[in-house]
Amino acid sequence: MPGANPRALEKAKTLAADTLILDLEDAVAPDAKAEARDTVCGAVKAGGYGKREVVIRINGLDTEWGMDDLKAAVAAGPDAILAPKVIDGGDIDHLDDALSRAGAPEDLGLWVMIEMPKAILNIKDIAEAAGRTRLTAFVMGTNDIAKELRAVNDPSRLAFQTFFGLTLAAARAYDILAIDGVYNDISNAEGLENEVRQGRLLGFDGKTLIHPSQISITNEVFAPAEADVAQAHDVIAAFADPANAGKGVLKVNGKMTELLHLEEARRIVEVDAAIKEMEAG
Ligand SMILES: CC(C)(COP(=O)(O)OP(=O)(O)OC[C@H]1O[C@@H](n2cnc3c(N)ncnc32)[C@H](O)[C@@H]1OP(=O)(O)O)[C@@H](O)C(=O)NCCC(=O)NCCSC(=O)C[C@H](O)C(=O)O
Ligand SMILES: [Mg+2]
Repeated sequence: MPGANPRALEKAKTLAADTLILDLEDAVAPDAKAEARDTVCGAVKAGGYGKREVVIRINGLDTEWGMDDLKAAVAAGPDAILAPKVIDGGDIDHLDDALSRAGAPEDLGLWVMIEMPKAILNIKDIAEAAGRTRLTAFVMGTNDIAKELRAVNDPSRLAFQTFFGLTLAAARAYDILAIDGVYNDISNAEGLENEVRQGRLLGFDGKTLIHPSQISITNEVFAPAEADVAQAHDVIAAFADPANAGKGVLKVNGKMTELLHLEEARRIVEVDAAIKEMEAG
């Protein structure tokens, strides 16, 4: 949400979103940057966002606002900083060093937007930085990707498939979260649902949103279905059964189930538990 909109920052305290990204970059006009920084950092310091993760998107460090944003954001104490338009692993090191110099704790997350052509050409180099820095998440910047590629952001999102595929592969290879881009057509609920489902199908961990009306369908699509949670519990129980000790493959509720499915089952149960904890407040 735009950092220059105090009404939205207040409303965020009531929204069923896992994470709130308070934006100082593209949603804020140049003349409003300094005021938005004060508003966002004041809101983060004041708190009241409950269990929602709070992330501040700063301007790039190559802009006149970036370093002041970073220092003020670190002092405000969010869960993560989101940096736009990174292009290589050196950018991640530079951001991480700047965070350390600003006194950021080791557990402050560093999220980055994947939205520049050079970023996708260097995605392995960027992802490898996760092993030595605070880097924990990729966010797809589909508006910037469309602009940079001179592509059309149509419902198929064909133009973004190279960005999506390579980013997801890098995210999985280096244990980084990957979050889908935003859907701009706020009044088109059907278009949104199709796009949310496409992102889920591709393997994204979630989707970035721009309006409260987009939250409930996104939560519904990304939450594991009840049947999948029940199957996951059965898979875990089947592998824990002493009668199956030493077995690598089982039949659970009629389905061939290997150790790789046990790993996935554990992830589904963890995600389900996290959602229930969030819902319980
Ligand atoms: C697009 C908007 C400007 C529309 O705002 P508005 O006209 O106020 O919408 P509504 O009247 O329908 O709003 C209804 C109520 O909901 C609140 N609201 C609206 N949007 C948000 C929000 N994002 N977060 C929290 N609350 C919100 C309104 O205040 C109304 O509340 P109430 O008064 O109680 O009824 C606006 O939705 C907006 O600014 N959206 C976010 C834009 C944004 O953050 N853009 C930057 C991220 S996108 C991007 O840059 C991605 C990437 O980099 C890329 O390259 O793709
Ligand atoms: Mg962008």
